[in-house]
Amino acid sequence: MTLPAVSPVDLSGAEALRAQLDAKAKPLGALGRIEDLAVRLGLIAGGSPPSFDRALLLVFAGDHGMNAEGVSAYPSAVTQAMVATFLAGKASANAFARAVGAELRVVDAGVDAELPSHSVLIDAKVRRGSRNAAVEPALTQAEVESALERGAGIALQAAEEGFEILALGEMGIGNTASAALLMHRLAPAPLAGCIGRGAGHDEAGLARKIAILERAAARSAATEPLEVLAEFGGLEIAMMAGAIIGAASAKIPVLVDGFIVSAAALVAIRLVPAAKDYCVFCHRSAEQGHGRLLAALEVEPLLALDLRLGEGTGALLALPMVRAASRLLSDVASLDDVLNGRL
Ligand SMILES: O=C(O)c1ccc[n+]([C@@H]2O[C@H](COP(=O)([O-])O)[C@@H](O)[C@H]2O)c1
Ligand SMILES: Cc1cc2nc[nH]c2cc1C
Repeated sequence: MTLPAVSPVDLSGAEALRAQLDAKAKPLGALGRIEDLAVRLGLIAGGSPPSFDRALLLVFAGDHGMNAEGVSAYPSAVTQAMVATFLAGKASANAFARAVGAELRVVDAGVDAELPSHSVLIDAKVRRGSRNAAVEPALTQAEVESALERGAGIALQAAEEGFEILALGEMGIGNTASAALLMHRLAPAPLAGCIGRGAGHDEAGLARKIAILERAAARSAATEPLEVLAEFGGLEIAMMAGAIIGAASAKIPVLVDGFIVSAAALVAIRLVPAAKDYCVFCHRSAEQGHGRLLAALEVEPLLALDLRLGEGTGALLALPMVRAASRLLSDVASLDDVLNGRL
């Protein structure tokens, strides 16, 4: 497998960026964590960050064999139906993308259907859905590598097209189950603390999901990222991990959405630790386990709005904050100029 090389961000510029912010026409530190975000964006850019006017949301879609066990409250068919909805421009992600000025593309990483070609659909299908991880490995090693490589390629292509920032989202009924297993092995964390209600389990559904995931976890003792991905899937998660590595290698920031994208970021970071420098963790979702996952990654999300949709909606909501943080560096006068009439 060939994944692009990632350079860690050069932290030596942090002091100069912090000094720039401190000199702005505002009380010292008054923009709180937006100032930290501005420093991070400056470090990623290696100087003045761009405006981030050109933003792309990639929604990675895939199906999960574990759905045969009843791991989700919703049927697998919803994945394909929601892909059609994205293509029709009528999902929440489309509405939010329009609201914040981002382009949206859908990546077919492994939907269990033949999808018609469409101008915003990227066909990167590795196979029609993962296998049932409760009874067998979800993916082969070759499928994992192919998903990672394709994800990296898609991010590199976006950077080449001139996108200044990538937001990642996903659509995959059953993918909180895969994400929970990945977190369990790679955070690592006790399995029970990684499992939540996903798209909407009641108590009985949650109990069933826990029993299924205990069975899946008992099948394998894997702790190495590529093996864990093969055991527990899924294709959209593996491809997002590749996309994070691709964006990091192109030195563009990645807006990480909810629980599932964070699990993909965890995989990417375990494979390529420097990839973490390029990730902006946008929100803490309502999925139980997400808070613990973010804590394991030692990151603080920008928002906590009790979202639990996925699709990249939380990442899109953070995009204006990223743009504002960048404008803070480029557009705001110094206090010295303000006090000396140099506007
Ligand atoms: O982003 C999140 O934190 C999040 C939390 C819960 C559910 N989701 C979405 O719901 C689907 C997965 O839920 P489930 O129960 O089918 O595993 C998938 O399409 C995700 O986009 C997303
Ligand atoms: C309708 C629906 C839309 C979604 N979008 C992301 N995950 C989803 C899950 C369901 C069930």
